[in-house]
Amino acid sequence: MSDTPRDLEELRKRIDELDLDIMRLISERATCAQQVAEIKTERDPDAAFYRPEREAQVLRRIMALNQGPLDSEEMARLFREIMSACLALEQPIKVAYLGPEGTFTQQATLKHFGESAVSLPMAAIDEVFREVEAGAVNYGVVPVENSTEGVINHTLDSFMDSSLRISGEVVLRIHHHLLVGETTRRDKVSRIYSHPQSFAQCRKWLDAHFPHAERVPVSSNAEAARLVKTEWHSAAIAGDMAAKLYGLTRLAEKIEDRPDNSTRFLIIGSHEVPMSGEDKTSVVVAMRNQPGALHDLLEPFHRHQIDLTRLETRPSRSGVWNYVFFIDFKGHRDEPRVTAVLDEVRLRAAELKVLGSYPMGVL
Ligand SMILES: O=C(O)C(=O)C[C@]1(C(=O)O)C=C[C@@H](O)C=C1
Repeated sequence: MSDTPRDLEELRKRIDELDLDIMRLISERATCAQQVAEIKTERDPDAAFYRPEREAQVLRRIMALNQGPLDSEEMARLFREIMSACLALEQPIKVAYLGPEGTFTQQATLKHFGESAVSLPMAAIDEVFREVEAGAVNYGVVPVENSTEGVINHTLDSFMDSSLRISGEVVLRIHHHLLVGETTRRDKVSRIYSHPQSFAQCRKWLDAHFPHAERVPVSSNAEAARLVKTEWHSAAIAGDMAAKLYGLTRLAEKIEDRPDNSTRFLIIGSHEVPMSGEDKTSVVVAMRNQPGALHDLLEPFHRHQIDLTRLETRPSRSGVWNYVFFIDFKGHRDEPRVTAVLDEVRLRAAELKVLGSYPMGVL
């Protein structure tokens, strides 16, 4: 295609026309969503407007049908925002997340719910649980495991005492940067702030590039970024959101030791989620302390050919049994083979609690 002024003008004219078409179509879609909301309220005055299973289906369909040139994830992200705006028109959704602002959990919240959700930072994981339990917010977002550092025990422990359900998961690629402020003397960095998990994820890089800098652990990456703003000899390890929030620049990019470093977050709420077609179920099982307990627990999953995606053990806080297992597997609790397995496990276990069936992360 030649780049003469005439072609450029014609193309821009065409883009203007297309933008109008897109706007008309988005408005028509938003009107449909408003009508869906009316039907939901007619059927049940306490109906949930946010439907995770439907959102997952919409995004999967877009990804499957997309023919480029935009890649499928990019296209799905655009639709993520359109749906987020449509839902806000039905009912603005409030989401509590493990803060402060600028953390990866906030980034995960936006990735999952889109920019039109109202997101509220909380100081601790238990506070996120409490806000959802109290009904002050519709949903909560908490980290649960990191591919490099493993499970976040605090989140698992919070589930033991809570009646909340898991209604979704979101996986975020975690990229850490070494960030400095405007006044930082880049050749004189003698102190680095970050969250202990982030230090662990960047250990080799730090040993190679800043072996003598003091490593100061703080409560979050965003807090690290905040502190650096006023210290000329300090740097922070944090992500893009924190860098943007505190106006810091990257002295080094993507310094995580493993390029596939990612964190999985859970969406917690009080509603059960119907099947989406590609679902996961999370359960917590207490077994009596006897030989073969783990084998007894896992055997029915194997026999019914159910794929386990995660198995974690936590010490029980009750004296009656010693092992508590957190198990994630593919399938929805309403599927007959999953119901069959859960019935069998219930007979063998001291206690079984289904934490939720929910759509597998799409984006
Ligand atoms: O299908 C619905 O139930 C809707 O409310 C519509 C819609 C959408 O925009 O597609 C909006 C919000 C829901 O979370 C799911 C989907």
